[in-house]
Amino acid sequence: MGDTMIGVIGGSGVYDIDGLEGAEWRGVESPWGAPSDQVLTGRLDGVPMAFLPRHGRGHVHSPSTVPYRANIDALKRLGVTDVVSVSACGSFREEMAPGDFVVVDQFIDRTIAREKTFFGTGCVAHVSVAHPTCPRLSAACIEAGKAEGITVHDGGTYLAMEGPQFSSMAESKLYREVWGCDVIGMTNMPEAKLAREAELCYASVAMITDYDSWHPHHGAVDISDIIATLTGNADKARGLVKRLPALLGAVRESCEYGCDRALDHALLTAPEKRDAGLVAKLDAVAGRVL
Ligand SMILES: CSC[C@H]1O[C@H](OP(=O)(O)O)[C@H](O)[C@@H]1O
Ligand SMILES: Nc1ncnc2[nH]cnc12
Repeated sequence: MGDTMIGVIGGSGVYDIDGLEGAEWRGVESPWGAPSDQVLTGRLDGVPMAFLPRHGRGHVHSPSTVPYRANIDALKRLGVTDVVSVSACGSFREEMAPGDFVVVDQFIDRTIAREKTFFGTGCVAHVSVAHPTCPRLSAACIEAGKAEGITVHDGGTYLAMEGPQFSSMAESKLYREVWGCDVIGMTNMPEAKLAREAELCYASVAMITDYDSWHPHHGAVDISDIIATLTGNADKARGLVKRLPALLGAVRESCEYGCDRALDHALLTAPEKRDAGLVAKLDAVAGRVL
């Protein structure tokens, strides 16, 4: 048992949230570098909350340069237990339309130019990401979204691409027809992997802005169309987030799916062989087991 603290990572179009009591933008120092921005902290319905805009206020960071490790470390350092990622995405399914939300439960990671782990030489760890999202937290997001009147799809596979360009039509058809993906975006990897390494419950709310480039009647992805849909999606996302504290509660049991114990058997490096510098950097992420 412990206290819930909800962390929200806001994607494109979601640069703040409203309604927090005692709202304050706070700088958080991380040994993994500077996070994307300061973190907006406060309480919602008595539950502590921390909001971090993934690209920074003013959309400074591209998908490849978002400091994913610093962001996850900063949230963990603040005491966050549950991370809800809110992201824009393209759809590969006719029935998953722009304006709909998908609470995704699987990822295919096609990113190639990002730091993907907190661990490495001198402290090696292997965690499972077979089930990369937390079913309990995902269920709360689905319930919150439906209560807001949003069309929410329960589950789906998110293709994480490097970007920043959108996919070619051939790639789009490959991801949809051969790989069976449902949505596409540029940021949920390595974020979800790092959240698992940091023993945080993670759920991803993917907000559809477009049909990517496979759709015979919608043509190429167009950023101005995306931005038009993004604004409405961002308002819906803020409504969804406001409902989370009541659903999650202020007190938290140990995660029944084991997200908060992901490192129990993951560390392979013998204690006497561990790199002191790396171990020091891992204080927040892995301090429980180091
Ligand atoms: C605004 S279109 C492309 C951009 O939007 C998404 O960002 P986020 O996941 O942070 O909402 C997508 O992944 C791309 O980075
Ligand atoms: N079609 C798309 N591909 C990648 N990222 C996106 N974000 C929003 N729409 C997207």
